Amino acid sequence: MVPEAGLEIDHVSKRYGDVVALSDMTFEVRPGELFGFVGSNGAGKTTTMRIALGVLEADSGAVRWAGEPITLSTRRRFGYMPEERGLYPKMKVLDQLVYLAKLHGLPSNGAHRAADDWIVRLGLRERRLDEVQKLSLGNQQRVQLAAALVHNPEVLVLDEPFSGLDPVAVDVMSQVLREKAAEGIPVVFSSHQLDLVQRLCDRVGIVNKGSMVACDTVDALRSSAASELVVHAPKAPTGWAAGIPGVEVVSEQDGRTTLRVPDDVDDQQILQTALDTGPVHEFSRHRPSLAELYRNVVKEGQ
Ligand SMILES: Nc1ncnc2c1ncn2[C@@H]1O[C@H](COP(=O)(O)OP(=O)(O)OP(=O)(O)O)[C@@H](O)[C@H]1O
Repeated sequence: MVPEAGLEIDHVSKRYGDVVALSDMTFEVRPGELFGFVGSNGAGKTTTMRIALGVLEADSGAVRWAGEPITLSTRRRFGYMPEERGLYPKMKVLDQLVYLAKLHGLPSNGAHRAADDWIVRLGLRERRLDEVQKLSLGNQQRVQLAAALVHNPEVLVLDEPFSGLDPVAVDVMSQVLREKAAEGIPVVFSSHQLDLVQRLCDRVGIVNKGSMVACDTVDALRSSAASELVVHAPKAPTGWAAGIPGVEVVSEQDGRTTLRVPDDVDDQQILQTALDTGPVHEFSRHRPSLAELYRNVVKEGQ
């Protein structure tokens, strides 16, 4: 049965000496949700994930799963892919996965079956008897994902699972994460690949300086931002749009101007102003991408 409450990070704060790593970090990853955790280097993503897994202790706040505080035995049912990758370099891929599955409580035959299944699924069949240290980095990462999944976890927490993967491995990883979410488990992963996060995730949390600054579906985040207008008016003099009330000039190059336009500004007025300078070859509105939104949010917070 899928629980109603997911993985809750509730007002968590953490300092390392004078460094404030997390300040009142709060969000929930719901059962069945694929949640993207994004933020600059040092924003606090790894710290949050380590606290969720109990690898690190928070100074204050709470972490809950299915409405209950997390204990050692709950954590055994989590799947975790740590940033520093935690495999035994001299162990063979198959032995490693069987060992980890047993460590999480699977009986011997179940552990073998699960290890074999994930080896095949993640394209590691040829490598199953190789030592982990002899694999390429991308293949080590596939093993790391298998290690997070081999005990059939109830929650998945993955720290930058896509970094260093080739496009085929990115597709396999994306598919696996989608499937896991579709099975009803909460899946949270951090990434700097914002186009991927935008494509894949049900909801996204943007972290800045240890706090959650925006958290919603990509569509909701994009539609809450002012839209942009691209105007291609090759004869328009530089600065032609500077005086239009309420409009911000984002960029202007080779007759192509990008304007940030609040929804209540009349774009026909802008079109007329552009036409007054000569022909207009393009006049189109678009919502900012997640990457653009992210840059705005981070810039505002500086
Ligand atoms: N062991 C530590 N000792 C001291 N400071 C630390 C330690 N670990 C992290 N920090 C600091 O805590 C803050 C948050 O770091 P964290 O690793 O959580 O960020 P992140 O969002 O995961 O970054 P990245 O995208 O670079 O992996 C940073 O200022 C970092 O320098």
